[in-house]
Parts: sequence; structure tokens; C-alpha cells
Amino acid sequence: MKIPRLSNSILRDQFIWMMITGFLAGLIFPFFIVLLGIPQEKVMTPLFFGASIMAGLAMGLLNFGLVHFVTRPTLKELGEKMDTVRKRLDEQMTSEASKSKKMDTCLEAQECVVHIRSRDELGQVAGAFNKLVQTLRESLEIQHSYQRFSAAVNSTLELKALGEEVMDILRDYQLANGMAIIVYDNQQDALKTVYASGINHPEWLVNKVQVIEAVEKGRSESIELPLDVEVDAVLATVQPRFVDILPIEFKGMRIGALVLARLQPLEKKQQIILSLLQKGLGLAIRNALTHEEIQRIAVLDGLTGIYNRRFGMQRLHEEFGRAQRSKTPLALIMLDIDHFKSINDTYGHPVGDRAIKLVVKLGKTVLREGDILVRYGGEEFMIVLPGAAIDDAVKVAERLRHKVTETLLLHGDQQIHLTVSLGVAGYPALEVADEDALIALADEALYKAKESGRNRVVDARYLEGAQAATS
Ligand SMILES: Nc1nc2c(ncn2[C@@H]2O[C@H](COP(=O)(O)OP(=O)(O)OP(=O)(O)O)[C@@H](O)[C@H]2O)c(=O)[nH]1
Repeated sequence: MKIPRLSNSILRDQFIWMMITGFLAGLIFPFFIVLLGIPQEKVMTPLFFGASIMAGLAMGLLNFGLVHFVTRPTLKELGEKMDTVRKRLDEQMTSEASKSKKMDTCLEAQECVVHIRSRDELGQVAGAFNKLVQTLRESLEIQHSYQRFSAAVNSTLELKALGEEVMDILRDYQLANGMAIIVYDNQQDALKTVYASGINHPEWLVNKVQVIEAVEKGRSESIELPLDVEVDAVLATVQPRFVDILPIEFKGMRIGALVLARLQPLEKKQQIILSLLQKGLGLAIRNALTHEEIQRIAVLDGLTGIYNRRFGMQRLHEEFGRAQRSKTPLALIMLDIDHFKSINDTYGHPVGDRAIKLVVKLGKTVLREGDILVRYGGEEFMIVLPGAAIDDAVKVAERLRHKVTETLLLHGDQQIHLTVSLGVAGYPALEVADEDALIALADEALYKAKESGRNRVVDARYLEGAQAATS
């Protein structure tokens, strides 16, 4: 039934209709009384009519009072809460709020929840509103977590920084108390833990069957009450209740696994967040690994894996500056394999390459930590020895020369004898102005070593005119 509208307010209409029905009820009430057999002269009097109409109006007023004091507050509260939710959502949409670590939507607090006062339709509306707000909050949380994750992923290309950002998010959303990122290392042809936080002995993870299967077969695994994983809690080491091993894929290619240790189970919303992070992590890790590889390639020589000339020169420049500032010595050795062309010509280029690698391998055995071995040219090497006096560098050069002489390069059943010539220079024994002058002197000494018969070390201090060159 459609009741005609009298004003633009439903409650006001209700009031008017209640008063009209009250009035009409009061008006027809005396006629009913007559029908029931009460004498007309007692009922059909202005006084009785007046009293009856007043009673009808009072009834209308009472009914409206009930609507006003019971129904109206619930509707009013609902309206206000809706408005609060809308305002909070608006605030949340601003870029600053979406960047913040924690989402502040009030959507769970009393501020946005309607009290359920009845089991009728109004109660149902209030309950549905609360559930709607809850769903809204959860979907916002998911969206917010993903925004944070995307921002974190885009902010860095370093694996460690990426791991820290991801761990932060996992902790904030209570997705994990500890985490490890394991990737397949092409260089080593093995799994490698590239980031770990909160898990004790993460290096063991690469040997776990479940981790290997996650990487090799893309199989996820959730282990309840694992016996062999420990989480590093704030004050103590605890056993996590759950460990998830999730494969990380990029464009359908399995590139690693994510290991998460947790003390409590995940809710549905957390599972959604986790699966979104898992999907996004593939690209992020791939980018970080590519970045690492590019950096490695940019500084390393492809054949030997030691520093290339460009990076070696940069390092020498830094070390020379440091030596000058701190007035500490710095030595430089230039090394060249003798008659290398004839090794190439006699045995072929691949054997020449092996000879270069062998010299590098022997070079590493005589150097200390902090010494810098550089492939300077084809079969020429530069060794920077920060903190070493020229006498010490000469000893190192001699030791290396001996090692090379004593070591045979095997090619089938042939034994190839290698020798090297070395030139040594040092600062401040030689008062050079910059590292280029130091290289020039070490190079000159090397030339002298070649000229005077090869397989020897020449100290640049004893070069003819060396003083002149340094003054
Ligand atoms: N196999 C191989 N050979 C290289 C590489 N880089 C440079 N060479 C070769 O190294 C040789 C260098 O020869 P030279 O500069 O004439 O010197 P050498 O034969 O060692 O003679 P001395 O230095 O005077 O004892 C050249 O034949 C280059 O082609 C490399 O990466 N691998």
C-alpha cells in the first residue's frame, strides 16, 4: 500500500499520519460504543466526542514518541556512523595516509560500529552495516598492505634492503615472525639463502627437502610444529608453530622459495595478503638478482672473476687517496706472463686462458685480505697492496714468481712451464704525486724485468732516473 507523502521528512509524515489516525479513531469511537449498546444520549455528547478525540490524539502522540525515542536514535546513529566511515575512507585515500605504515581507518573501533539493540529489521540493518564495515576494513587492509609492498619493492634493488622491507610488512600484518629468502644461484649451481631475519641458522634451510622441492617442483608446504626450525624472539629462542615454504616464481620460472616461520595461524585476510606478496615477490627478487649480477659484471673480469681494469683503477685511486691522507704506505705490483703469445700459438687460445686463470689462482694464495688483484690487460695484472711497504711488496712478488715457476700447467700429457715478470713500486718510498705516476713506475720496472731476461722482480726504486721521475 502506498501512503501519500505529506512532507520531505518520513518521520514528520509519520507524525502527521499518526495524529490524523488518532483523531479519526477518537471521532469514530463514540459510534462503536453506541453499536455496543451504550445509550446514545450518554455517548453522543460534545464532551464525550472531545474526550474521545483527545484520547485518539494522545495515542497518536504516544506512538510517535515510541518512533522518536526508539527507532530514530538507531537510524540517526547509523547515519552518523556511515558519515564517519566515509570521512575516514576519504582520509585514508590521501597519498600521505596510504604511505604510512599502519592503516588508521577506525573501521574496527567503536567509532564506526553501530550498536545492535534489537533482533528485528533495524537490528539486521545494524548488523549488516557492521559486517559491511568489517569487509571494507579488510579489503582496505589488503589494498594498503599491497600498496606498501609495491612501494617497498620499487624503493630498492638491493636484496638485503628488499628483504628488510618485506620482513617489516610481514611483521606488521602478523604474517611471520621470521623469514628467509632462498634463491637458485646459477654461478654455484646451488640454492643460497640471500636474506634471513628472525630464523636461527637460516643457512641450513637450503638442505631441507621441502625447500628443495619448493624450488625444483614449485610445491608449497605448510608444516605444523616443525621440530628443526627456531625463531629468534625478542628475549628467547622459540619454536614456531607453523612454517610455510612457498615457491617464488617469475613468469612461470621457479627462482627460489620463501620460508616463513609463525607463532600463530593465519586468518583468511592474512592468507590473501600473503598470497599477493608471494606473487609480487617473484618480480622483485628477479630484479634484485639481475641488479646484483649487473653490478658483479660491471666490476669483474669475465674470464678470471677478479676485478676488471676500470674498477681496479677506481679502487687504486681510492686507496692512493687514503694512503696520502693517512700517511700509510701503499705498494703496487705489475705482473705480466712471459712469452704468453707463444703459449697461445703453440697450445691454442683455450690453454692460454687456462694459464691466465692459473696465475690468478696462484696470485690469490700469496695475497692478504684487503689486497686487490686486477686484470689490467690480456695477460697483465695489477696488484694493489694497501698498507704494504715496498720491501714487503717485493717479497710478495718474489713469492708469487716462485709459485708460478714451480707450478706446471697440464695440457693432456704435456707440461707447460710458465714464468712471470713483475715490477714493484711503492708510496711513499717513491714520492709520486698520484696513482698514475705509481703505475708508470711499476710498469717501467716490469719493462726492465722483461728486458733483463724475464722471470724476475724489479724494484722501481732501483730504476735509473727513478728519483728524477718522482721528484
Ligand atoms: N688466451 C688468451 N690470450 C690473450 C688474452 N688476452 C690477450 N691475449 C694474448 O696475449 C698475447 C700477449 O702477447 P705479447 O703482448 O706479445 O707478450 P708475450 O708473448 O707475453 O711476451 P712478453 O710479454 O714480452 O713476455 C697476445 O697474443 C694476445 O692475443 C686472453 O684473454 N686469453
